[in-house]
Amino acid sequence: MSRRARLSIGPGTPILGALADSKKANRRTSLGGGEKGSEEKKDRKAMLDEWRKIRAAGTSVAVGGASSVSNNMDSNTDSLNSATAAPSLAKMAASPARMNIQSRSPSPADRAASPARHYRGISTAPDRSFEDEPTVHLTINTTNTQQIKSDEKENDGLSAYERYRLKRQLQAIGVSTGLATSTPTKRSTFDFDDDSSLAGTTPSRRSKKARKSLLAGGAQTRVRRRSMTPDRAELPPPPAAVAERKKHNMLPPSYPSSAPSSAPSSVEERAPLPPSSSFQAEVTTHFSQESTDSIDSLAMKSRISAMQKRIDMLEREKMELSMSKAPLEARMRQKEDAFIKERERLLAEIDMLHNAGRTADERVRELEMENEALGESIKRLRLQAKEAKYTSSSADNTGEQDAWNERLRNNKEIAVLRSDLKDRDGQIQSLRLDKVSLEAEVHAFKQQIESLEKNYDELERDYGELEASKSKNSEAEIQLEVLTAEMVATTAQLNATSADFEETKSRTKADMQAKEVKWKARESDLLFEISVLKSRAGKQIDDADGTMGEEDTAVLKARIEERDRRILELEEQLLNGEQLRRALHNRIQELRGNIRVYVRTRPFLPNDGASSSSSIDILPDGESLTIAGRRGENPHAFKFDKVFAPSAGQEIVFDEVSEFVQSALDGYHVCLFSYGQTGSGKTHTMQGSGNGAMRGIIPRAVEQILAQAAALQTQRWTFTMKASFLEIYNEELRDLLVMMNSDGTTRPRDATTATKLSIKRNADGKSYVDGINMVDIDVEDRANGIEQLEAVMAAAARARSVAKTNMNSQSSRSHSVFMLHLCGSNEESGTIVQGALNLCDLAGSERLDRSGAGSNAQRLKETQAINKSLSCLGDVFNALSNGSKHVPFRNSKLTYLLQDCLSGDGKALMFVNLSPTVESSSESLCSLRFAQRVNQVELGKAVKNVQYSK
Ligand SMILES: Nc1ncnc2c1ncn2[C@@H]1O[C@H](COP(=O)(O)OP(=O)(O)OP(=O)(O)O)[C@@H](O)[C@H]1O
Repeated sequence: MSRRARLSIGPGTPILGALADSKKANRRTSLGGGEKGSEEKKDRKAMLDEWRKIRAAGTSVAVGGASSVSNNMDSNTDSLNSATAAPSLAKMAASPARMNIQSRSPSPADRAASPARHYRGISTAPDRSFEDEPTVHLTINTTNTQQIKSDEKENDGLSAYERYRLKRQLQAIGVSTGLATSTPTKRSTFDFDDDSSLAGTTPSRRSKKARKSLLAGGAQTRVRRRSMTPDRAELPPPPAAVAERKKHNMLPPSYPSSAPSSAPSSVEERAPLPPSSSFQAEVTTHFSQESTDSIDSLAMKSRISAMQKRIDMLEREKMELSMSKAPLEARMRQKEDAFIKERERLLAEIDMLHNAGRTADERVRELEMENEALGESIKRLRLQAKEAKYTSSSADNTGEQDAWNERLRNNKEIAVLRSDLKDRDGQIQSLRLDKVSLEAEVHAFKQQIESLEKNYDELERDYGELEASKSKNSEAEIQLEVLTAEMVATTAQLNATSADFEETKSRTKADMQAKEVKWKARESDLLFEISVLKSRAGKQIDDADGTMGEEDTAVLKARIEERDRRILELEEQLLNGEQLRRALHNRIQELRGNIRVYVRTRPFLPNDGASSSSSIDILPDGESLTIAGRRGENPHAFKFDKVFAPSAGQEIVFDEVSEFVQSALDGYHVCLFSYGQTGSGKTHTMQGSGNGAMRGIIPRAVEQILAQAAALQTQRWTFTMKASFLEIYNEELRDLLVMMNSDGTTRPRDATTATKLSIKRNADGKSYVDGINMVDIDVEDRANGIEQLEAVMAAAARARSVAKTNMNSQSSRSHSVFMLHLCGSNEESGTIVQGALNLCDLAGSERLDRSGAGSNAQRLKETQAINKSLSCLGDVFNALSNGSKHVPFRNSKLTYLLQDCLSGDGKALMFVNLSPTVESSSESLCSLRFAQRVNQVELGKAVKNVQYSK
């Protein structure tokens, strides 16, 4: 906002007006032919001397500063510069000659020297004159010197009071050295640039507009902060809940407390027992397995307790941070509100004062004009009086009387005009005083604003600190979430393994007892046989008892050993046959191009409820399962490529898909996706948690590919690898790595970062995501590559849309797709392969009533989008399994994105994740039926993307 207060000074202003006034008074005195003429002449002389001295002093001061101004002047123009403050003189010298008084922004040095005078080009203290203001440049364009001289000659002398008043005014106004000698013929104009007072245009200070917008920004930030509050409600549970979990995580009492073993192996590595092993084999397996599991459980226990400690610590930190955060936030909000209110009030008052100042200025101008008019009429009357005086001698006696009367009338009129003039002067003076006091008020307000600004800066600093502590807090929360997830998963798996172990133990015990009974029966049979044989041989019992019995026992032992060996051989053959069958099955699947379907049931979790009976029964062949029917129906049986039990760990699962992943390096487009109801373990399967045993397929796949790429270097293969990560949220594609540079470093979000992406097709008809950020994964240095991958996963986890639902505290509200783009070239053969690995974690299919998403508008919208895209995926599989000509890939972003993998060129594998609870059995049944349809899809043989340049 820029306002300019314009003060016009004509002959009627106190400075010049007073001078004119005194001149007129002198003339009047001389007109009256007073006897004090000579004395007054002396006074006048003294006054002129005094004026000359002042002028000389003023000129000498002004010389340095005004020389450049004078150089620019017309030769017959007298330039008078008034500037008494030394610092401004130098600045005046630098400034071009101007007709106006101009204010400038004070330099920091000026501000330090005279803090009270910064805001504008005029004095802000009530008793200061313009002379005190070091930033004022005054240049008055006057008439030529002749005119001044003639005016000086016209001065007839001053009364003592007028001289005193003139002196006071000259001192008060300060520009007297110049003004006393110049009688302007034109009205000079003084301009005050008022901007600085209102806008505070010092370089260091923000413009009012900018500050307003800053305040608005502050308010918005506050709103944003407040709008973030619900998210906090979705953060991990408080320590009480953690304690509750701890309670749930206790191992079953039957679990062995110590079992030393010389060579412990992972629980997950343990091969499943063959269904028909011999008694000895089973006993041996049982004991070695028991000791192995105990060691694993001990290790897991100690890991859990370490994790628990870390979680407790993070919880404590979190509590402390949130306790210190709340009062700070409240104080800041209070201060912000008070600041905004106070500032608005002050700005309104300043506006009011400025309006009052402007009105006063206008009034002063009007009075000055009136004053000028009065001066003119006094001059005219004086001239008339003079004329009358000169003509009086030649006039006749009758005319003399008239002239006398005329003079009397004139004198009366002059007296009236003079008193009028005096009144006006008084009015002008009081208006000036008003103005000065208004300026003082404005100054006080400005100081108030300054202090408020300081407060505001403090608040900003506080806010910065608060933000920093907030981000620290959220980092701690993320860590806590990761650790909690890892701990929950580890505990669940441990419980499942322990349950498995218990089951195996009791089964083995029962087997043992049965075999003992059998063995005892067999023993008695054999004894009976021996006695029969003995009696048949007809030998003496005393002699033969020892020798024959020994022989028979040896023969029998040999027979038993022979049978055991045969059994072992047959078992081995069975195992080999089984492996061959699976390999052939895989080969057939590959040739037919089937989408492979693996089913994984997750273990029970602490918040699954008290009932721990599973609705799913996994058969020992590792491919079949049955699920309890609804409302007492018969169980439903299903068969898939692989069925994992709840105790199957991440490593076992990855072993089964590693070959599949490997084919991405051979130039195939491979797609793995996890499907299932919310909370069934899709994210656990794909991403997993932490950096240890709970890592999922994505980190393990990248590690394997890095290891394989390194091994292939010996065969002259060089690979490059780029990772990208996106999510499909409410049918929109979003880049989860927008905050990452291609080298893996993070960057702040700016206006140019595009988060929304689109799917396009290239010249070969292959789809690609336009504008997606790709992060290089270092293939040369494996450790660095793994670190880069961890950074990618962390950035994506931060950016992903998750929320708490009734069924999962960290439910994915979007489909996420991790893409690994691989390019390998062989120097020797000139072969180039281009493979891709798409690892897709679908959002959970869910029923609104169970997930509780229906009660929240945003959750409802998300759920509708999720269910719609999953139903589109189902339509695509239906069309593919029916062999329809048209497959509706374009009906959703998900199917459009996966089109290449699902239309025959690539290899696809689907994980169906199931929850074991009885409450989830109907959702599990739906998922299994969906999976059965997918298993029937035949895509045709996958195609390798290879080019041969030699
Ligand atoms: N096989 C498993 N072993 C141990 N814990 C598991 C297993 N599967 C899932 N969990 C645990 O179950 C919880 C829910 O799993 P997860 O978040 O992976 O489900 P989801 O299917 O991805 O759910 P949503 O669709 O809502 O995102 C997690 O705490 C996870 O650690």
